[in-house]
Amino acid sequence: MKVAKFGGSSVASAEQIKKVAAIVSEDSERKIVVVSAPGKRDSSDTKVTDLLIHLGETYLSNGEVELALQAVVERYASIAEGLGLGGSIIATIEADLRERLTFDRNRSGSFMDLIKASGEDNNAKLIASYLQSVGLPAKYVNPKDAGLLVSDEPGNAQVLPEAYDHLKELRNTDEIIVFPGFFGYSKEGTLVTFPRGGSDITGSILAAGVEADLYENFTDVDSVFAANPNVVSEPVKIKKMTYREMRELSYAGFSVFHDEALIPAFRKGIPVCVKNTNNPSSSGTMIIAEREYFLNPVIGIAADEGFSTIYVRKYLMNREVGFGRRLLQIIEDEGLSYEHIPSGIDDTSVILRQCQLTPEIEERIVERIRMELGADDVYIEKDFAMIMIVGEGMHNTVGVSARMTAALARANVNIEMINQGSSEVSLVIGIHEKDTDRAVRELYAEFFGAAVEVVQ
Ligand SMILES: Nc1ncnc2c1ncn2[C@@H]1O[C@H](COP(=O)(O)OP(=O)(O)O)[C@@H](O)[C@H]1O
Ligand SMILES: N[C@@H](CC(=O)OP(=O)(O)O)C(=O)O
Repeated sequence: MKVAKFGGSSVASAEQIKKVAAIVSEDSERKIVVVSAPGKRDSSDTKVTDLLIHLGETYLSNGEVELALQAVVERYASIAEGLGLGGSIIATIEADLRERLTFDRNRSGSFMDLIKASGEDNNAKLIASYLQSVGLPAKYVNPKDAGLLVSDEPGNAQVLPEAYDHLKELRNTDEIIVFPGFFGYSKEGTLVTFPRGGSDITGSILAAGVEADLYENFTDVDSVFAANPNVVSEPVKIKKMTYREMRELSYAGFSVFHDEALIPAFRKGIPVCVKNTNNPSSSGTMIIAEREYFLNPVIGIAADEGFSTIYVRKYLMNREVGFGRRLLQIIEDEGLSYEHIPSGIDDTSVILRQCQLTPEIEERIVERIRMELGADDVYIEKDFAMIMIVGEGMHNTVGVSARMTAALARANVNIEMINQGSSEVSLVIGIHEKDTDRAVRELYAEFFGAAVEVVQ
């Protein structure tokens, strides 16, 4: 049995959904189909999830719904028309949206989740109807009925262990199950969504639950590439990579697959294949436990922006037992998660994602570090990028960092931080955001050959 997940770009229009039907019908092992909400039809388009966020936020701020609601309904109407489905399905979708809008607005997190999740939920119903209309034995299955239990953290759900036992039942299906991605239900019955891009997570959880032979993740590129194709033109295709290589690269910026989506499949040893809905005969990228060794120690180079550094200096910090713990306690008290803590003798820095900080939080942190830890100097710097170089072969290859620093020197990029050795398969460098693309291209050229800039 295979679980096939189709991302937003694969279900963005009637034309795309017809390709999905063809892919599903050509392999009888594709018994569970996980779908996202309609994504972008071209680069200037808006994803239905973003239309829904706009709808929910407008309603919360001023009670207005009509314009934003019609924008969502029109997207589904054009899809239904292109698929030759009757108008009643659109009336049902509109009624569903209006009913969701009657939910308690005071619980704004749960309210927003309910609105956002309608994108996947209504699309799954629509796609199930279409598959039936072309003669495929398909049925929509709701995550609540299937027992996809998650933690009650709006917008940030995590699967609960007992969900897997419930989902196992889906194995016993004669029909093709069409399952909406992106959300589950808490034990109390509240709908909760995963983080953005979370339909990949649903697919992986289902694949683990039914112990699938393969989890296929259909998207709009032929494979995972060694670098972001929006930065490096025609980067090399990765044919095979390990779970931990993909986990690191997706965490560090390869948006093609959600970083949290690897763990369920990895724990059950289910291979993951990233494939292209627009070119399904291309073999794609296989993500597996182990791969054969290649001459190149590096498999991919990822970059992500939006990091801040809290820099702390105190004379004789090295002799002060508990300094690090007390510093991290202040960060924890503010509910912040951090990424790296490079340290010197009298200095340390905490690197974290900038989106977590507000001017008030920054002021409190700086003040507490100064007062409670007696620091001589504390300040926050912004707009850093983290570049990650990843490869299973790196830890026993001499000279990878030397090649990396030489490449960055050639590109005239200043290195603010290096973190090597924490992970066996990766090396992280912090640089200024303004240098990100130039650094990625020069590193790509160093490890994979000439890099050509993408002209937007
Ligand atoms: N290293 C990479 N390899 C492949 N695609 C990448 C990489 N880094 C970023 N991407 C981007 O990820 C996109 C696919 O992810 P996404 O838009 O989330 O797809 P979907 O609509 O299928 O969920 C590609 O179109 C590509 O622009
Ligand atoms: N539709 C949701 C969930 C998702 O996974 O979408 P996509 O498959 O388009 O990345 C989002 O946009 O976040």
